Amino acid sequence: MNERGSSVPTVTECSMPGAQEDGYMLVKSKDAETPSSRLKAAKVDSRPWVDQEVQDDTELEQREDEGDDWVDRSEEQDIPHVPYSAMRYPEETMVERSKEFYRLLNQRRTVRLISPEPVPREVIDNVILTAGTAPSGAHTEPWTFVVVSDPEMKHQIRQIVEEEEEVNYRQRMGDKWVKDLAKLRTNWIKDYLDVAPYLILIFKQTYGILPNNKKKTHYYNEISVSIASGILLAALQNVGLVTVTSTPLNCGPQLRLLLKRPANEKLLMLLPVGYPAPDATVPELERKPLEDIVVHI
Ligand SMILES: NC(=O)C1=CN([C@@H]2O[C@H](COP(=O)(O)OP(=O)(O)OC[C@H]3O[C@@H](n4cnc5c(N)ncnc54)[C@H](OP(=O)(O)O)[C@@H]3O)[C@@H](O)[C@H]2O)C=CC1
Ligand SMILES: Cc1cc2nc3c(=O)[nH]c(=O)nc-3n(C[C@H](O)[C@H](O)[C@H](O)COP(=O)(O)O)c2cc1C
Ligand SMILES: N[C@@H](Cc1ccc(O)c(Br)c1)C(=O)O
Repeated sequence: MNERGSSVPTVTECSMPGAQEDGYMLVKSKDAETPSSRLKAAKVDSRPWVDQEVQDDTELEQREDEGDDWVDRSEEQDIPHVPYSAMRYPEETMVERSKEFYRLLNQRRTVRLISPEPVPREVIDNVILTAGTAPSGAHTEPWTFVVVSDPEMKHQIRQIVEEEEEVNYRQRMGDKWVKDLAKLRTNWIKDYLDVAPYLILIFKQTYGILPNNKKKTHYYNEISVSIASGILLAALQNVGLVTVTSTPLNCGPQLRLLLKRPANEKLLMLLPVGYPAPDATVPELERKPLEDIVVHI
């Protein structure tokens, strides 16, 4: 049993399209039907208009744990609503700005060879502030950005990640996974975890903890933190820094403990951040054209 009372997870090949990282998922060895799955089924039946792929399961997942320790939202105070005004540009300016922003973000690449050159701390603070402007379910802001610059701590993170990634590449994930990734020429050796001046570990808070120790539901927390992460990537690109959007499989719990993060936080991604190394290369990938990604109705 882990801290949340879950059973030990095991890796299972998953044939559901898009289900989990790389087509595999970590599943908990528990009975097929649990009180939560029964509750979920009942809820889903009573809300047939909700697409099961995108419905917010946040509260359903938490029902097992329901009790006096959850805050009642109606206890929250009303807040004033204030006028809002946005910048309004002439249409030509809008077109130009939209092109300019696309040009900037189209240059973003995942760069796995990062320079050790120092980066001002203020820049990192500002990109994180920018990420924190993301929308979030019920404005719960369910994110924690852990910034690691201490060389010893970076090295300990590297050791955890390399140990797990070696198992992923050698046995856990199997041939298809390794073949699908081959074009990226990645392996379990992660020099960037020592070399990059900063590692930003992005945690999703699966629920909140109020000063009175009551728990607060964090609706759509994974989607909210993923949006914030995307904004962070754009903010890094805006200042000429690079990163690797990395999801080190099976490292979350160990890294959480190493970084002394509480049990309500789960690692979403790990971003090494810095300038690109002068000899960095990237795979020559192509992006889908507009007609392949848009449908106008
Ligand atoms: N594998 C996946 O499906 C996805 C992975 N990622 C990212 O990929 C990386 C690896 O993720 P993943 O493969 O899930 O491995 P992790 O290393 O994050 O988690 C492994 C297992 O530990 C559990 N766990 C994680 N955090 C906690 C916690 N705070 N308390 C209790 N149990 C916990 C997870 O449970 P549980 O099953 O409840 O999550 C999972 O079963 C991470 O950066 C993750 O964010 C992102 C999206 C999906
Ligand atoms: C959700 C997600 C998970 C990823 N996980 C990893 C990872 O674990 N390791 C890695 O080296 N790159 C990872 N990447 C980066 C992708 O390999 C990269 O985005 C892709 O090859 C396209 O290249 P580009 O980012 O240069 O456009 C991940 C990207 C995303 C969006
Ligand atoms: N996490 C491994 C494998 C990996 C690599 C690239 C990816 O886009 C994805 Br998804 C996974 C690694 O970092 O090597």
